[in-house]
Amino acid sequence: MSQHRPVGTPGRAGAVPALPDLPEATVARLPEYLRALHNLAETGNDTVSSEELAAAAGVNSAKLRKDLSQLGSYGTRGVGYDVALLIDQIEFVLGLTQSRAVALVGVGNLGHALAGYAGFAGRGFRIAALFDADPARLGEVINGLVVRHIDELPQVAAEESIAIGVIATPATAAQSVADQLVAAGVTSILNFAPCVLAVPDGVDVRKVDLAIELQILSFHEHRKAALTGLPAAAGPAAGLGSPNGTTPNGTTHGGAATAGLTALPGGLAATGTTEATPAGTLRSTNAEAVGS
Ligand SMILES: NC(=O)c1ccc[n+]([C@@H]2O[C@H](COP(=O)([O-])OP(=O)(O)OC[C@H]3O[C@@H](n4cnc5c(N)ncnc54)[C@H](O)[C@@H]3O)[C@@H](O)[C@H]2O)c1
Repeated sequence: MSQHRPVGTPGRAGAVPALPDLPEATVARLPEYLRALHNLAETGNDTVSSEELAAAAGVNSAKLRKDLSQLGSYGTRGVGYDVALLIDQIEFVLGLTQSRAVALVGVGNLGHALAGYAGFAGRGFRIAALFDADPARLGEVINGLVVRHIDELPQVAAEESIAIGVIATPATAAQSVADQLVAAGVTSILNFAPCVLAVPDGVDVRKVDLAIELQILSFHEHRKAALTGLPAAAGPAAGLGSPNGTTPNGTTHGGAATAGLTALPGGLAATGTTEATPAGTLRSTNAEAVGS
């Protein structure tokens, strides 16, 4: 079977829809496939089976095949997927064929670390401008970029064609910064501040919150501790999830076996279930970037 039916390949406009309308959970998994494919390419692999790629990306192989079929990629029986072609196709669908300019607002502890990170360029992003409101921070040079006053945002956003804004300010300032980004024409925001942002239709917000990730892991720690306290008849592995399973929020389990029952305060019980579906993006709202 042919591997690649181009999905909206540039130059073939009209032959197929410009872009597939993918489920958000599929979109959230594509970067995982891409990362795994780049690693495979770097280690000299020209082709990869769906099982190998699924293992490298940490997802279930049936789900991977379904995801890639939605891009028009079915692999070749006995050969697998062409690594370079699949990279091209996923990068095209994710809009990574052009480097997107990113503005970072808030150059404090977190902002410094993000501004100094050299790894974004290789993933399709260029930090093009740094902004802060603290006069003491203005003029500092990080990775060749000068920290500018936030008031310069509209002018710089136009000059640099800023596509994405990253907010690394305290939560108290985040809404006003989001408003300024939107007013400057930015329609995608990555928010590190622990708050919900109100944005107009057409603006996508994703939120990264390490505390939430830790709280989710805390839940699993709590649950594992509760399970070890169950009677032996319940089985030592009960409730720890499927082999190498992933919860709906993207947590990967190394445990074995089946669904189980966990005692909760008040006599409630929870049944364990697992599925490899990272959380999706909510449009025009504040999606958690959990598991993506
Ligand atoms: N998502 C995470 O995992 C994570 C981890 C750590 C921190 N945080 C969050 O990231 C944010 C930054 O944390 P931090 O430790 O770097 O804080 P910080 O105080 O060191 O830095 C915040 C920076 O924002 C600037 N700022 C404040 N108001 C501004 C405005 N209106 N316009 C432009 N710049 C403004 C400040 O001058 C400062 O330089 C906080 O909201 C924090 O809760 C998130």
